[in-house]
Amino acid sequence: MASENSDSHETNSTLLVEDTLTISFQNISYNVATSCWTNINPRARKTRKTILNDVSGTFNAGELSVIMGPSGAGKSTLMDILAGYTKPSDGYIYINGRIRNEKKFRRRSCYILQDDKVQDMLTIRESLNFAADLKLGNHISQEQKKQRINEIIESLGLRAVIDVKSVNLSGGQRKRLAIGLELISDPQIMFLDEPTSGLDSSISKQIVYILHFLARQGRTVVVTMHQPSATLLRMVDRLYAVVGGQCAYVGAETQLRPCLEEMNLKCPAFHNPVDFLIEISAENSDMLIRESENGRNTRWMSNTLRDSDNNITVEYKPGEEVSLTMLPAPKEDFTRKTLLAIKSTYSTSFWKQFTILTRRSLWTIWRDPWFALTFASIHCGMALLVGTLYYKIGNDGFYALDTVKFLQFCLLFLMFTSFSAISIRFPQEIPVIRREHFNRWYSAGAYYMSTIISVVPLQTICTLLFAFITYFLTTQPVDFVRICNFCFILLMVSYVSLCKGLLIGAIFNVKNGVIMGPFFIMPFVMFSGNFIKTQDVPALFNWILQISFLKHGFVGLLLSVFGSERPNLNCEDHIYCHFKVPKTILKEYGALKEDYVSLVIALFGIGSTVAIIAFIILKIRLRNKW
Ligand SMILES: Nc1ncnc2c1ncn2[C@@H]1O[C@H](COP(=O)(O)OP(=O)(O)OP(=O)(O)O)[C@@H](O)[C@H]1O
Repeated sequence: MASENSDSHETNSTLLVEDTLTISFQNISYNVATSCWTNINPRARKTRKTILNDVSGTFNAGELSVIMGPSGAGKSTLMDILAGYTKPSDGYIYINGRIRNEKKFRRRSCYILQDDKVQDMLTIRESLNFAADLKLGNHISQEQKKQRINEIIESLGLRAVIDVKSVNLSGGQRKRLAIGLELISDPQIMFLDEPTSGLDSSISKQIVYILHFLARQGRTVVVTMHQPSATLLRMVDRLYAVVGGQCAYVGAETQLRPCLEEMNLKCPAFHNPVDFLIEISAENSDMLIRESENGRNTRWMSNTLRDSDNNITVEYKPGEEVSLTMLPAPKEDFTRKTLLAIKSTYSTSFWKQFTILTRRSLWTIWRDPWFALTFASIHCGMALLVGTLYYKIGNDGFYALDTVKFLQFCLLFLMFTSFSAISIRFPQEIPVIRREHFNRWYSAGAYYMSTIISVVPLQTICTLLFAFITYFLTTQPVDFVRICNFCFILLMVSYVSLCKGLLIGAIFNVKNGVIMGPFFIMPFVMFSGNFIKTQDVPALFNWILQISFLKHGFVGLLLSVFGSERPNLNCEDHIYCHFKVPKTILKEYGALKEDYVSLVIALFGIGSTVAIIAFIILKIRLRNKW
């Protein structure tokens, strides 16, 4: 492991070391395939792109360390590797001198990604309550949870906006909330990717001051910043400059100027040496990397930085509302002690996670009733329109083919509404879920199940509303079993479409999902049994018929309405009535030999398979930044 000259610096600190974690990394490299071909072809493997090249370094407990560098230098990649989000291609990571145990490390660390997405529809109070339930479980009493939440609210200055929905918070307040949510379980190491991006200078100062304070309480705080201003740098203990995937400087900000001067790189007076470093780094990268020994050189660390802490507190008053002293030091904090004793990956059981997440999803729907009301209104409005257009045709043999068209329309309508709604909403949640899941709030399975369960009630109510209105307006047979069969098939088709929507949402972002979604659906529309009759489908495409949930749904509806020995249809007013006998319709669409129960089983099988595939893809996606 890389030795560190700053040991004395650590021991000088007022912190208790036994509770603290120092992270070191040695000879970290990371390269990626530039295309699928690079992965497959052994010769092409040599042409993989190197993003990080043999970097080393140490980030100490009690310090605020900043990974900085020009855009595309590899800061986020290094952060991902340190946080455990990405595995390096080569190299080692140590915690307090021992090889990192991923599982333990993840319980003690948190990673706040750049797009600090939070649950938009929840207020700060609700977000913190749900976070406390998930992260602290039953290990901590309700009283202690309340106390913890209060400490966080007061210390981060969120009291005035406690009942404001997150969607209405300012950038700085959202950042503070994102930090507060992770502080609930008091992590020993905090990683933040670009915590000041998009914030003005005074809010950036406030955020960096908070991070500086959290570090001084004994945490290891590592952040990436593109090009920190001179004001922010005064609060930073360690700079780690990355240029072209290698380390160009590691040390204190105050030592950067002398370090550059030693290499005859003269930073003009009154010029921020960090800006200067970035400006000259491209032409002088070899010399800088040699001097920093690619991160191993600790000569430029300063032992005097902490003396200036009092000045920082005086200089950077972070605003009236923030009162960080309300946050107890980790060594006095019951939360950390309790959580450190837990050996399992999550603080709560799968079932508990599932119930909390379902409660949260339902609560979110309740807080934003606009979507539910619109969804229900569309179903009712469309049902009235369809019912009016096909009014009272159900028992008329002359209109039997129109009844078939009506059945087909019901399927297509319910398929598109359930598919589109979830395929657009689901990918929007993924950034929040990625952060929460990565930070060990809950398992992907608990989230996935809760998502399905929480959308099912609205889907069921809307589908049933649509089914009843259309069924009775079109005067289909008033027979309890037929009505149940009709509704059940529509429900099954809407659930399968929901699973397909989840699959598309798991694979694509919203934009691509909207473009690609129809391509996944249209083949099934073509093979739904009406556009091309089942018996006319070439043998080559029979497999599509087998997996076409719309075809199974269509035949199921035909059987519900025309099957089970239904008496002849009314044909009194017409001279020729081809479909007077309902079996003629079933024969026409190849449904005569079909069995309702087998169709339901097929729909169930298709739905479950799609749901499982969607889950697997979601799990992969949560582990990758895609
Ligand atoms: N999976 C990947 N495939 C190909 N190139 C990648 C991949 N991941 C990262 N890169 C490239 O590696 C380089 C470093 O990326 P990284 O996101 O770490 O940079 P950064 O310093 O954080 O940049 P910024 O400040 O703009 O966010 C970039 O050029 C990026 O395009």
